[in-house]
Formats: sequence, C-alpha cells, structure tokens
Amino acid sequence: MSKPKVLISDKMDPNAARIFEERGCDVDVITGETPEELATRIGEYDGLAIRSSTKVTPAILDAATNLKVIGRAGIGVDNVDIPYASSKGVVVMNTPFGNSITTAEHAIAMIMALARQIPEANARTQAGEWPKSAFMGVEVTGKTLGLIGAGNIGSIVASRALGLKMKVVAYDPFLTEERAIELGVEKVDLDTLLSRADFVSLHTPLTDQTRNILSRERLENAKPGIRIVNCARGGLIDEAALKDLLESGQVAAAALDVFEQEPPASDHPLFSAPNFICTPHLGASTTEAQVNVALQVAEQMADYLVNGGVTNALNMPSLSAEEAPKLKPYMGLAEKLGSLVGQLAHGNLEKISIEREGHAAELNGKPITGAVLAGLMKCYSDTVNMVNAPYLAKERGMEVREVRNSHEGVYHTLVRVTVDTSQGPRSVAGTLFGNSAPRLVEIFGIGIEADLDGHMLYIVNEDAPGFIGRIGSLLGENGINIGNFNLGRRDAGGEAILLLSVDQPISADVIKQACALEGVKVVKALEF
Ligand SMILES: NC(=O)C1=CN([C@@H]2O[C@H](COP(=O)(O)OP(=O)(O)OC[C@H]3O[C@@H](n4cnc5c(N)ncnc54)[C@H](O)[C@@H]3O)[C@@H](O)[C@H]2O)C=CC1
Ligand SMILES: O=C(O)C(=O)COP(=O)(O)O
Repeated sequence: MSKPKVLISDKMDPNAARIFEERGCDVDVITGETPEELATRIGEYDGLAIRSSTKVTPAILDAATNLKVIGRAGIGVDNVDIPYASSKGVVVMNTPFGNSITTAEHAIAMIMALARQIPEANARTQAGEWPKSAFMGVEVTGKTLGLIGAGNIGSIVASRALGLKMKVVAYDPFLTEERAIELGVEKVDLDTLLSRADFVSLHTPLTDQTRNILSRERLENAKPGIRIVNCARGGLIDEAALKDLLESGQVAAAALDVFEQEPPASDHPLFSAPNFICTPHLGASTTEAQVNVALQVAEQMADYLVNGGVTNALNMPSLSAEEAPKLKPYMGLAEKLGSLVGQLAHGNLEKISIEREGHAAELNGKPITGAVLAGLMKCYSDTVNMVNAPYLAKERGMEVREVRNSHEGVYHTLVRVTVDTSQGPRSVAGTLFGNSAPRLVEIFGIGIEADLDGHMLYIVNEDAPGFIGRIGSLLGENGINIGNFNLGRRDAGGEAILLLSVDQPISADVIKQACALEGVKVVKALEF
C-alpha cells in the first residue's frame, strides 16, 4: 500500500514534518500559496495540515479529491468550512489545548501593555525622546476584568488575572455557577459585564452568535474609559465603532491580536486611532505552543491516516488508537452489511436499525453505524464514507437507531442491520470469524454463510430438486466461473437463497436468463 501523502500549507514547527515521516506518511511543506495554487495541488494529498492562514473553502475541498483529513495546528477552525468538509467525507481535527496557555499569556501581556502604554512609550524613547511626563498608567490591582468566553483560554486568563489581584466577572452562556465558583469568577450577563469591567478580554470562537458581540451600541453603553483586548477572533468587535469610540475617549484603549480581515490593509482605520495597539495574530506564537500543536496535529493526523484512530475531530466521534484495530474488522463487516441492504432493499429507506450483539455490543458503536450507513449509501453516491454518511442520512431524513444487546446469541459477536421497506422490516446479519474475517450469517430471516466479496449473484427461488444444476449450467454456458456457492432456505420446499461469488461481473443478459429459470423469484447481481 502506498504511503498517505500530507501537505503542510502553513508555517509549522518542523516537528510536524518529522512526526509525519516517522509515522509512515510522505510529507510536503509548501506554504504561502494562493488559493488557486493550493487548489491545483491539493488533489494529490490525503491530509492537509494548516494553521490560520490557509482558508479551506468549498473550492479547495472540491479540488481535494483524495483528502481524508484536515488537521488544524491550533484551536480556531473558522478558516475551515466544516459542514462542507463533512459533506465531502473529510475529517476536521484541531488541537484544543496546545496553545491555550500561550494565548492566555498574550491576553495578559496585552492587558499590561494597555495599562502602562508600553508600546508607545518604547517607540518614543527609542526615537530619542524621554517622554516621562506623557505617560500615566493605571494599576490593574483591584480593577475588574470582564471575560467574554470562559472556556479553556478564558479560564487560564481568569486564574492569571486573579493572581494579579484583579476581580474577574465572566459572561459565557455555557458557564455553570459551580464552574464559576471553581474559577473564582462572578458569572454575569453581558450588559452587566460591560457596565462593570475596567478591562474586557474576549475568548470566544467566531460564530454566528458571537460575530459583532462588541457592537457599536454595546461599546457606547459600556463603562466609560473601558479598555478592550481581543486575542480571540477578528469579527467579534465592530472595528469602525472601536475607532470612533477610541477617538471620543469612551474606550480608553484597545489591543487587538486579530482582525476581521487578516492581514489588515496598511491604511486600516484603527492604525491611526489613539491608544490602540496591535500584534499580527501572535496569540499562539511561542516556541512551546508551536511545538505542542505541531506534534499533536501530526500525531493525530498520522494516526487517522495510518491506523484509523480519531482524536479531537470536530465532525466525527473519537476513536482511540487502541480501539481502532479492534474496530477495523467490524467496520469492514458493517460496511458490507450496509452495502448488501442497500443493494437488495428497494425504494426509500426511511428507518434503519443497527444492532450489536455479544462482543460487538462492548465496542464504540458510532464508527460501526457510520460504516453501515456508508455501505448503504454507496448505491447513491461514490464519495460517501463513514464521515459524511451520518450527515447524508440525516439530510435524507433517515431515522437511524442503534441497539446494543450485550447478551451473546448463537454467535459470540453479531451485527444486524434492519431496514423498514414497503414489504416490512428486512434484516441481514453478520459475524466475525476468528475475530477478523467478516461473514454474512443471515439474509431476511434465512441462515446462510457467505463471504461478501467481489462479484456476486443473489437468487431467491423455490426450493426444488434440480435447480442448482440448472443455474450451474446457465453460468457455465455463459463462460462464468463460480468461486463460491452458498445456500440457505427457510424450510424444505420453501423459499431458498443462493449466493454465488463469481469471477467476473454478471451482465444484464445473464440476469434475464436466470430470471427465466423455473422457480426463480429474484435475481440480482451484487458488487462488494
Ligand atoms: N489569537 C490567537 O492566536 C488564538 C486565538 N484563539 C481563539 O480563541 C478562541 C477561544 O479558545 P478556547 O478558549 O480554547 O475555546 P473554548 O471552546 O474552550 O472556549 C470558548 C468559550 O466561548 C464560549 N462561548 C461560545 N459562545 C459564546 C457566546 N455567544 N457568548 C459568550 N461566550 C460564548 C463557550 O461556551 C466556551 O466556554 C478560539 O475559538 C480561537 O478563535 C485560540 C488560540 C490562539
Ligand atoms: O489556534 C488558534 O485558534 C489561533 O488563532 C492560532 O493561530 P495561528 O496558528 O497562529 O495562525
């Protein structure tokens, strides 16, 4: 098998490339390309490792015909179109903790820089002035810091600010009272926060709910002389309003690490505003954080590409490196069962139930469900996989039910897939032989043992003497060699099933001839 290929398209610590190579991937580091250049190149890669500069748009994803995983060496993923990536079956991962301390420290540095006007004092001193009387700072001790967003980074900022003897209030709809007490912060609503805070620091992702959270109106009604720090995302603050309010003095000072448009235009209005300082999206830029996120993203991506392990994915459930090898044969079985149902069932499949029995019930069910759905929907789309299958199923209004039955039946492990069809529920079931070889053991209530592999012929007929000879002759006359012959029947003389594996695809003409044989009810060519 050829090695997975990974492209690192943003500046990343060299440890990332080293880990990819050590873990069995080929890696190219090509940074600074235009979106058009990236679109031309991306088709050859299985993995794309990025920071915030690469924008993974639908156009890039459409061109990424081999892409399986996008790894964000950092936290924010607003530069990746996750719904579109999901619809394309591409896993999106981030490294949610690797740079949080560093970013929190940057926010604290910004607070201190604003409090003492360090950047401007430095610039004028080095320019030959000694402007001692031009600068009068404020102490942070005893001041109130308002945190908008108290997740990983916000919590670290809170602990550092408390160490600086600030009082901390926080607005975060997902912050519980218990967690607020644990953090030593007071949970308040946004208006209260803005009316009480001397300093505000933003630590939310950019979403439809947080965009423009510091709007002109909110800034105008905030405590006069408020100082604002944004080390989260551009787009959270109305930049034009911020400039006006810095000029009027309503906002005493502001520090931005991030801008709505990055890089900002060289004549960005804020650049001429008083008491404004900024850094070029440096929140995560320390040696420690960059080593952390590079190692982590490469480990996670290589684990997925090489072993199927899933960690910190934003669009699929996690699957540990220990679980992945145990689940692999089950996913093979599940996909084949899904595919069998998809090929045999007619009409709209509105309800599907995936039942795990015995050993299978002890495993993480989500990947098994994803694989069944992927197999099932292969009939409708050739780009479906276990990442996008659950999304596609939802889009089609399919009701998916997972059932666990830890009780062991005839088989020590079993996966059963049942769909509701116009003729009532229809189910197929399979097991693993020797814990690794997928085997079909039942179709529509009839016991039959078969390997679902390659070209197959499925026949339902009336159980009567001579039929096997007739079908054997028919295939022989058409030059079709039978590899495997599997039989099952409901009862003697009743409905019987024949599942043959053959060495070549079966033509429509042969199907027609088989349909014409006496006692035949259904004939279908299957492909696995
Ligand atoms: N400047 C830089 O270089 C860096 C920036 N970041 C940014 O910082 C953001 C926060 O990172 P983490 O703390 O790790 O994320 P997190 O997910 O741990 O925390 C985000 C918090 O925001 C809260 N939140 C969501 N919607 C909200 C709303 N409408 N109002 C108030 N709070 C809301 C969430 O409940 C959560 O507690 C990231 O999304 C990223 O955009 C992260 C790393 C580096
Ligand atoms: O991790 C994040 O969310 C960041 O914003 C860091 O961005 P960067 O990797 O420095 O481009």
